[in-house]
Amino acid sequence: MRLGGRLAAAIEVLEDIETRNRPAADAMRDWGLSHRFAGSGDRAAIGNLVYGALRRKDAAAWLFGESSPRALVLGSYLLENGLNVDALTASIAGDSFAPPPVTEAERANVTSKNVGEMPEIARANAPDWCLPLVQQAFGDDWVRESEALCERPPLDLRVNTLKSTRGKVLEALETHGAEAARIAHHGIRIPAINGNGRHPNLQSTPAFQDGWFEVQDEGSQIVAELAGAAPGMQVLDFCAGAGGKTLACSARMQNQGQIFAFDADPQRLQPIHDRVQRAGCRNVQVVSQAARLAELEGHLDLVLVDAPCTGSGTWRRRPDAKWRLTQLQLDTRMAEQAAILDDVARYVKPGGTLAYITCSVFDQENGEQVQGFLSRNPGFRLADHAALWQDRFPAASLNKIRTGANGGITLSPATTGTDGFFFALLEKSVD
Ligand SMILES: C[S@@+](CC[C@H](N)C(=O)[O-])C[C@H]1O[C@@H](n2cnc3c(N)ncnc32)[C@H](O)[C@@H]1O
Repeated sequence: MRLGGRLAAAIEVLEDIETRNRPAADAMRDWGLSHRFAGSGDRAAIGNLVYGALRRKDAAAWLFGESSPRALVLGSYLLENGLNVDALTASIAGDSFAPPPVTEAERANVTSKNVGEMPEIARANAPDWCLPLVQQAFGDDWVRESEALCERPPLDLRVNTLKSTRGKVLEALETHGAEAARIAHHGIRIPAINGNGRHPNLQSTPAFQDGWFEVQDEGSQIVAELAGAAPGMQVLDFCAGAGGKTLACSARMQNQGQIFAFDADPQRLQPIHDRVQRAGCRNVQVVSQAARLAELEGHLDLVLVDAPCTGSGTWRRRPDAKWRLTQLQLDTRMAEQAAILDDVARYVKPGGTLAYITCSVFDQENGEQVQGFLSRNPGFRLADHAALWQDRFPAASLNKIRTGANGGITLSPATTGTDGFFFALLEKSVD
């Protein structure tokens, strides 16, 4: 397929996403099934066009003066590739699969715009109802932070120190442009892909099959390191899901001590069994029934709550999710977070810690949750997060992170170059 056909396909996929309000991955998969002639290069390029349009929906709509799928795909393509309408027109001319050429009205709209004067709201590319939340979270930096949440993400890996070293994995993945992560001690990064390509499928490499590394955003690795699981500890990962944090904790614990991996949804836990085996984790017990946790009450050194959240910190990777997010979903997640925090407090032993994590940047799900929990549970207090950061990541400047007014640490694409994450450590008093 040439550029014209790919643009037309991206418009078709975006129409499907918008009219049926469905996830981009599902629409892309269905398009692939009904266009089996399209090769992997075409699919990657079309995926990039679709995700690009979703990441910069408002900016593209501002450029074209309308928000049809065509305007969003062509507009975001122009924004990513230097705004040359003539070059675009020339490159799709004579391609019978291309969308209709840029009209005079469209051209007039685009050429009348000066990208340097794009309104802040269009640069932010976030749903209107979320703007106050983003502004509250980032203060004067809200536009820069929002723009960074629209960038293409890198591919991050966590080296599994139970089986390998960063040096060995870097060597094994040398041809893929792998480099050491800037902050996470065992992190490896393959930078974001520009243009048409996509990241390699590293899950098919012998190094992955042998359990040398996991795919995990660097922010997720950092919060797992901050939680501080150590050899010999008794740990509960209360929202374990597929086990990303469980595996990271197990490696930190060098297989000594015990991690109980629980999730309210047993289906979400399913992948953990294979992952634990591949990674060589021998101190993980998967618990799928809440009743079995009763005996742990008051005994755990560390309880990890990687809470269900809006995922607003992952908008780089799931730009479609940000447009589907609703106030009702935010309210539901906030109620769940408060209930989970209050519920797990009893598992922490006196002198133990509770680590609260979200992949959201909204203070309502982060610092405000922590403050609410502390007011309802006076036996807990907030750890000194600046000291914690210095202890775990002495080489990474403290200026890079946000320690919010309500306590805790927020990571973000603009500051730490990671997905957006929130972390708070709560210490339970000894009496
Ligand atoms: C952010 S995901 C966890 C991701 C996982 N920790 C990882 O690192 O791969 C949140 C998880 O919380 C689980 N969850 C939601 N409500 C829960 C509850 N009341 N109790 C325990 N787990 C819950 C969800 O099923 C989901 O798997």
